[in-house]
Amino acid sequence: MNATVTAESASGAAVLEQPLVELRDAEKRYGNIIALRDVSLKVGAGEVMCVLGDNGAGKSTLIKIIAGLHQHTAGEYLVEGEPVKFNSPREALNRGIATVYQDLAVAPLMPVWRNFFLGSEQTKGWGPFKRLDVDFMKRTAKKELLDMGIDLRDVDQPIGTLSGGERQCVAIARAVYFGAKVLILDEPTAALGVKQSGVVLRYIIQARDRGLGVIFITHNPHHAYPVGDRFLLLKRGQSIGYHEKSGITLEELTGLMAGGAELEQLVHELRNVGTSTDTVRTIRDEIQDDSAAGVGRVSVTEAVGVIPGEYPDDAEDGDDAEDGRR
Ligand SMILES: Nc1ncnc2c1ncn2[C@@H]1O[C@H](COP(=O)(O)OP(=O)(O)OP(=O)(O)O)[C@@H](O)[C@H]1O
Repeated sequence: MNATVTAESASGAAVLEQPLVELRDAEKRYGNIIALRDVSLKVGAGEVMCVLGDNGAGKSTLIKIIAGLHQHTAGEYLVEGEPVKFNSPREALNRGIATVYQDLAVAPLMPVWRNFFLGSEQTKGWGPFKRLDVDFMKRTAKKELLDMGIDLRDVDQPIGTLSGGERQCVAIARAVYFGAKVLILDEPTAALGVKQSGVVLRYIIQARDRGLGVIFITHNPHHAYPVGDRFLLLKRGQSIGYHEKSGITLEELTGLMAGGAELEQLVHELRNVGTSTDTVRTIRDEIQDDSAAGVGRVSVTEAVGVIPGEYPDDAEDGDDAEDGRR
């Protein structure tokens, strides 16, 4: 794989020659188990790298290596061209690599602004007069969220009252504020309905447009395709495809996720036994749909059709029952 990125990103932003993060033929063994083998990927500033794979494909292992939780056992991991082996997530964070996990580490009863600054609280005054700079934190949280297009009615409201999608977005805005260069998003849309997924996809584009490199982990090609610049498909710890956006259609990506070669073999066999073209097509569509089952699918139009400032209000339309708490 070529180590330099010369193309323009989907946002049209100039892309750094040096990828921010790159894996070259990375391998991870847990004892005798090979969780990841010969996996390569790269992400530059202003790009979205999507990693797709079903359960057990090795997505979490990949995140753990990049985020500094585990070390690769072979191959190379480079940050801005420099080979690294992180000993802790703190080391990765110090290099600007932030991870937003699916089960966000938030304190649900604390206000949005407290969660925004959790672990990095701003203080003012000295010695015995030292206290939290509440005004600054509220103002900053409000502004940073607005800059990302998140217009919350009140940053004083407990974060637990926000929808799942909004909580993801606060986590993304927080990582951007604290200087992340690379954002790893661990299945941010997996537990969300269609509209909420569209909102999160919209913020992924925002982060990309602000020059971050985004690694978007998902098992839903319908979520990956509208925002991704390139796609890595994992299966049982190995790459089964690495594609630039220009080199693959949504249908092809979905087909690969659905089993690709196996699916084509099945179609071939069905045709051989005289199954009608319509029936073959229906069976193929059903199998492909099943590959994205269990998550709220969002069409390309729906995903990118969410206009900044016009975010769906789930409390009103009741799209995500569990989210309509405001
Ligand atoms: N600590 C570990 N020790 C041994 N085997 C592991 C360990 N972590 C992961 N594995 C194995 O590595 C393989 C890849 O797991 P991984 O969790 O990375 O997949 P995944 O794509 O994230 O799946 P899921 O979506 O279900 O979380 C699996 O076969 C898993 O059992």
